[in-house]
Amino acid sequence: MWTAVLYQLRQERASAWEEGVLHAHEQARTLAENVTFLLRQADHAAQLFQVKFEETGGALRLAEFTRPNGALASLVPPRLEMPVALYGRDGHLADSLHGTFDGNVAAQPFFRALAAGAGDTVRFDTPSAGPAWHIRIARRLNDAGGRFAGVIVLLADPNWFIDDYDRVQTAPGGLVLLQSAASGVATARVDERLYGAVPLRFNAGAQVEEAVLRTPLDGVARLYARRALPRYGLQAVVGHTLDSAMARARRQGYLYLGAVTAASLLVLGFTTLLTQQNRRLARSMQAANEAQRQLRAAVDASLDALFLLKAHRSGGAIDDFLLADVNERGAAMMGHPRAELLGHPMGELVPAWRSEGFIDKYRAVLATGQPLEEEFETRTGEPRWLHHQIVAIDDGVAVTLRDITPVRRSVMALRENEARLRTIADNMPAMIAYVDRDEIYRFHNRSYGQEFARRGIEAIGRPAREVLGERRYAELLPHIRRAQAGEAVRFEEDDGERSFEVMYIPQPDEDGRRVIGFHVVRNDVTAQKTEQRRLVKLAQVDPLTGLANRAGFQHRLQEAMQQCRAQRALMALMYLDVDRFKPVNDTHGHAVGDALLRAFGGRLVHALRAGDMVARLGGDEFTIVMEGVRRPEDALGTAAKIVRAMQAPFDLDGVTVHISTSIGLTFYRDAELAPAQLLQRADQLLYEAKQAGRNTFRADPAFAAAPTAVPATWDAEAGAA
Ligand SMILES: Nc1nc2c(ncn2[C@@H]2O[C@H](COP(=O)(O)OP(=O)(O)OP(=O)(O)O)[C@@H](O)[C@H]2O)c(=O)[nH]1
Repeated sequence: MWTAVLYQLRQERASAWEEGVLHAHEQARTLAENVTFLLRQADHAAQLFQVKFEETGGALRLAEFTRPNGALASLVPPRLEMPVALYGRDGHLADSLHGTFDGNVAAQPFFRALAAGAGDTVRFDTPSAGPAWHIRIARRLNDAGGRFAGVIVLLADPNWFIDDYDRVQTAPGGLVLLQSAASGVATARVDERLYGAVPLRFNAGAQVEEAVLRTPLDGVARLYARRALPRYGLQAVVGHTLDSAMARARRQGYLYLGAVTAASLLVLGFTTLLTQQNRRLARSMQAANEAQRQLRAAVDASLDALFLLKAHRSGGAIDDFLLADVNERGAAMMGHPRAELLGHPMGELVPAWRSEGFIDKYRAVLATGQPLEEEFETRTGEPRWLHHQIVAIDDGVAVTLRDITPVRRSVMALRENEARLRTIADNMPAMIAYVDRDEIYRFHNRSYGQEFARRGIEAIGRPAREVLGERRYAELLPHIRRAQAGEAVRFEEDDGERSFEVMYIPQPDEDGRRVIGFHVVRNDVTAQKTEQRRLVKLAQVDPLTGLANRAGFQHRLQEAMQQCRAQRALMALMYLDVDRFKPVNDTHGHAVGDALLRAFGGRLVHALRAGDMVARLGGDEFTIVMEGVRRPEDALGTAAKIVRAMQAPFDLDGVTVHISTSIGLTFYRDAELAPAQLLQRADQLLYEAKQAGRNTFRADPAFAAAPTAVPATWDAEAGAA
């Protein structure tokens, strides 16, 4: 295609060149014709002058010749104002018009030649005068006798042909030139620019009539055509720029090149597309082959035995299946190399296959199109469990077999394990349950089941929130959250009737990273709690008097002090001792002493309010805790009352005993003080009461000093009350 186009382009260029040459020639000819025409006209005018001159015997003058509508005006356009001169036979200028002429031309060759009259009556030449040059027409004049009488000279300006004359049309940049063949001086025009009288080495050779030259005038390459005017010693030259001459060829070239480029691009695009398609095709074929190879490798490496069976018919009914393909595992299962198995009927390869009903299953799958999946245990050899899957394909079936014996065994083991654990859990007295990560009850043992049944609840599969109820769930939620965060939680529950010790044991996943639920172990500890309470109580009671013992007292004192601090209330603590108890023991025996202690305690209880607490610390020492004391005076009054109460004789099974008591009384509101320190303070005051002679009490002056109706010290014996 490109060769054809390049050839065509060459042809176009050659033809454009030819056209350019022809065109230039035509124009050079036109220019030459124009020049010839005018010069011939001028010469005719000179001839007319010659004739008239000779007829009038030399009387005709130039004024007559050049007048308007005269001979000259009829042949040469008057606007040219053609210079004309008349020379006498001696060569002197006789007359002239429109120009400057030499005064004497007697010595000039043209004159001498004409004067000599060697046949020539007219001479054309191209003399230069200063910066200009002319085309000179000179004609011999004779007198009536035929003798030389002078010369008429007409001058033509080359500019007329080049500048004014517009019939030679050239394309822009074209050059029109008229040159003197003798001197080489020329007048030329390129567009509007005029070159007058330029010496020019234009001719490449006389024979060259067309040429491409850069040299003339402006260095522009042109295609020149030359026309010689030998009669006038001139040559007419026209040149077209190569650009304009070859413009059509160039345009055509662009057109061809554009078309062929577009076509080439189209072909290139199409070829690229085809190549890409080919590559893609090759790639996808490669991928398909690779995929097929991988699929085969995967099938062979599969843990499943894979069989492709094709139905074999006899009389229209399927009587067997032929083994169309089998993977490595399948071949191994059948105990033969794959190549030996292919194409054989299954009935031949596995005799038991027909009797054990496989053929019927395959027929059914093929007939219905419904796949079949089952697990079965082999009946021959070592028992194995197989997962069996049959799918219909074309006119046959695809069968997969997988040995699931290990899975089956572990499932069985798991089930047995689970059953064992359930038996254990069901026979435990504790309630046991399992709650998963979504707080759904997944398991409970029998004991917990009975508890749920008692409350009419079905727990399995239901959320803890629903099973427990909103209120209970809200109470237990903190424990649930801690268990879910992986913490083993232990707490006690008491429903008013019964007490439980509850444990939440988190269950981590196999990796031990996440908690997937928690176990609940709930033990009924009601009996233990009751016993515990009984023992605590026992431990805090004085067996002799039935009052609280030291432990009971300390417990109560601590509670009471906390209460006061919290409520900024006032409490009183009394430390009492039986005065001269030892003599009672000594005199009446220990039993009477014990009876006295019991009676003493009885009188104390009697003297106090129901909320007050009496304790026996040991021996004959007693304490009293009075809470909610409104004013210190109330406690002082009570102390005095006790002192008085003990002054009355005790009748102890017929034995009358007189004793008295001494009391140390202190108060507490919110000071930073330990219970032992407060007791010690009361003991100190008791000591002071003993020192004061017994049968009295001593109160803490910080409180007893307050203005009160009761004195800070009280001496019952002195009757100060
Ligand atoms: N019967 C009886 N006597 C006890 C018991 N515990 C301690 N005692 C006696 O109580 C007496 C305590 O006497 P003290 O308080 O030291 O002496 P006191 O005779 O009361 O003298 P003052 O307290 O100073 O008036 C001792 O003789 C103890 O043996 C008890 O449980 N039963």
